[in-house]
Amino acid sequence: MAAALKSSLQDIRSSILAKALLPYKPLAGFASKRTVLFSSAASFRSFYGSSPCGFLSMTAKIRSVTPVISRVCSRRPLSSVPRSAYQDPVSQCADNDNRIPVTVITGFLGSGKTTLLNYVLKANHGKRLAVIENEFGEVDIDGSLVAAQQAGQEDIMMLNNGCLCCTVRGDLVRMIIELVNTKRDLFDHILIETTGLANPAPIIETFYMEEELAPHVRLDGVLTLVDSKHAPQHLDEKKPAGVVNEAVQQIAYADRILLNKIDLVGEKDLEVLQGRIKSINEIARMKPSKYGEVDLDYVLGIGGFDLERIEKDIMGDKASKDSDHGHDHVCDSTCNHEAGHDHHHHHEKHGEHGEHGHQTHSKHHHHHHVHDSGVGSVSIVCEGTLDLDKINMWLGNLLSQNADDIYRCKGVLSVDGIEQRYVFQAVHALFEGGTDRDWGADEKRVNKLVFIGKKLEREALEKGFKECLLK
Ligand SMILES: Nc1nc2c(ncn2[C@@H]2O[C@H](COP(=O)(O)OP(=O)(O)OP(=O)(O)O)[C@@H](O)[C@H]2O)c(=O)[nH]1
Repeated sequence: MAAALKSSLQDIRSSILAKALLPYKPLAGFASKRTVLFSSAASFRSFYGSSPCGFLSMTAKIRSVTPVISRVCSRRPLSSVPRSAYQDPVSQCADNDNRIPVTVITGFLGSGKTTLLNYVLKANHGKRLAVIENEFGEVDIDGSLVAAQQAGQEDIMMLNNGCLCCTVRGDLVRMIIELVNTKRDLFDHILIETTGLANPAPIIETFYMEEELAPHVRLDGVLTLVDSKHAPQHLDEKKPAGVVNEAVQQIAYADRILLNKIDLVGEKDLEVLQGRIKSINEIARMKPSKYGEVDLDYVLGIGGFDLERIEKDIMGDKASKDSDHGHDHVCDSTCNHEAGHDHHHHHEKHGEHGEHGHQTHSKHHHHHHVHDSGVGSVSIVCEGTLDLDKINMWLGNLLSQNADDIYRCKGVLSVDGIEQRYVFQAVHALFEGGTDRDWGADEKRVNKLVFIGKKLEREALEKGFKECLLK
């Protein structure tokens, strides 16, 4: 009886995997046709069957815990079928995604968002930009401060009847749709400046959840400005229970961080701040600036939600250049929780502040812990091959049961039966993954995962992950 049940479960599971042969696509396209959308638990079941698979049980939980996300549940189990085997015609478009990229510029009050925006708008980058400014209150002060408005080159629209992350999401959607419908030919990138107190999470989710937006725009990334002088006091600020610390949230959700106002601090303080930021968000790149002056590539074309850039995100630029990245510091049988550990040593003496997060000084290693805000990063770097069912179940359960606490998660996995690297990312419980390039013949199969969020228990994560490895 038990054997029969096991075999029928096995069949169901195979069919679940067989139905999940979807290639990956940009996360911003969650609501596009390339994504599996479930408007109800029933439709989810009819797609995946009624197996006790982790991803199935996850849905029910998420639906009740996070109703916003439950409207569009987009996640799929790891698939053992290569990307090329998938025949959906919609996927043909994926590589030529011509939807308009949207960059969200956030940062605490006074960190220099408008200054950066002015710098970008005046710069000679050949891009035509539309700007959406979100300002509290009736008067659009920032709008009038943005230089290019007079120049008339860019479209600047104001959202000033509330905060984007709280009350005006609907307005944002309408504004973007209006921009697209009336001026599509006049711009090729949208910049959104949030208020200084915005929590980026709901803004990010807007781009996944609003089906109206998906055909037209894709989220390019979140750039967070940090006021190097005042950030420590904002990060340390104690909030009442249940109230988020916006400064911490803005860093946690960032794909890129601009350490602005470095003219106001000494190098030592800046190093400490870098370590602090790194402990919150280990993946985001960091760059110093004065008055928002930074390479435009750093602001436009972030690709923070692009699966093809995951390795770069979690291992650094150097990783993508070094094809044989699996060198010395990767553990053979144990997990190393400090991703990029090796990179710290490479840059131990550099005097720059580091273009990439991994380029912090080695003395910052001990900063890799969760601060009072409870928000931090945990990385796992571990060589080995994962059992498909086990990793599927573990990751599915982990993301569902901690949907509120895991803000972002990215990884590159080596999975038994999959010749390619499996790359994935998640924003809370919205999961997306697919096969990437083949593993090299001599390449060490090193799994790398980074979690950013609250209440992350490093030991439990490592233990759970290691239990998924083939013995
Ligand atoms: N010293 C110094 N001042 C700067 C720098 N960047 C911006 N500022 C100044 O800081 C102040 C605030 O800059 P804004 O660009 O308005 O900051 P913001 O993030 O848009 O501010 P809010 O809209 O209030 O959230 C302005 O007076 C800027 O001139 C910098 O790198 N160094």
